Amino acid sequence: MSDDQKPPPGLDEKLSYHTSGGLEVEWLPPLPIKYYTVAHIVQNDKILLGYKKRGFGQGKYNGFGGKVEPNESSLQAAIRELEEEAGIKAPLKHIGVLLFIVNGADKTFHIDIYYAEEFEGTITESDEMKPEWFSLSTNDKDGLPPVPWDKMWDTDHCWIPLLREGKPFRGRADFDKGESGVFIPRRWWYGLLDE
Ligand SMILES: Nc1ncnc2c1[nH]c(=O)n2[C@H]1C[C@H](O)[C@@H](COP(=O)(O)OP(=O)(O)OP(=O)(O)O)O1
Repeated sequence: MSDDQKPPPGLDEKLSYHTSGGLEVEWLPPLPIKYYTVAHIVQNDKILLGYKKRGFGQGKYNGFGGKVEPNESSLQAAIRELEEEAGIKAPLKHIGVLLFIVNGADKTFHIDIYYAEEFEGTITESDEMKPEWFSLSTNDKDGLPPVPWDKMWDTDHCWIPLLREGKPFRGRADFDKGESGVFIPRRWWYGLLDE
């Protein structure tokens, strides 16, 4: 197996290489893990994302999620955050894990990634997120805008398409923080979970 195909530190499951980048730099050293969630509604060729209005990742489009509180499971947190941030309930399925580290930060984000094809309730803007539908297709027939990759976390394009295909995955993405506060991808690796 070549170096780029070897899973990074922190990913211990049996994985088949999917994609990677930034091989010329080392992985960042390990940091204490904090647990987060992010949830997406994916229906045929469209995906519901939220424009983050405040807090970490402000100004980016992302799935709906946040910290897992001490009294809850990851799935309970994902369901709660989806309802708090988008006003809907959904039968979320776990599909991925992303280890996310920012150079100079004090923690590794362990992000459980969920998706659902159905939801109940009315999609509602919250004080944290403005929900919007985007097309995952290159040949959109519903008049939706394409997924705004340039306004998302930089390596999200590596795994968002796997949600539509229902392919379980694991990944790691290390970022540097530039002078103006922008997050610059440093090294990343994604693999498909062997089933
Ligand atoms: N790289 C990447 N891709 C996709 N999603 C994310 C990342 N990095 C991330 O941090 N995230 C996600 C994971 C979480 O859903 C949010 C960050 O959580 P945050 O909004 O800070 O947590 P809350 O619990 O909602 O925070 P407050 O309510 O305290 O503001 O981004």
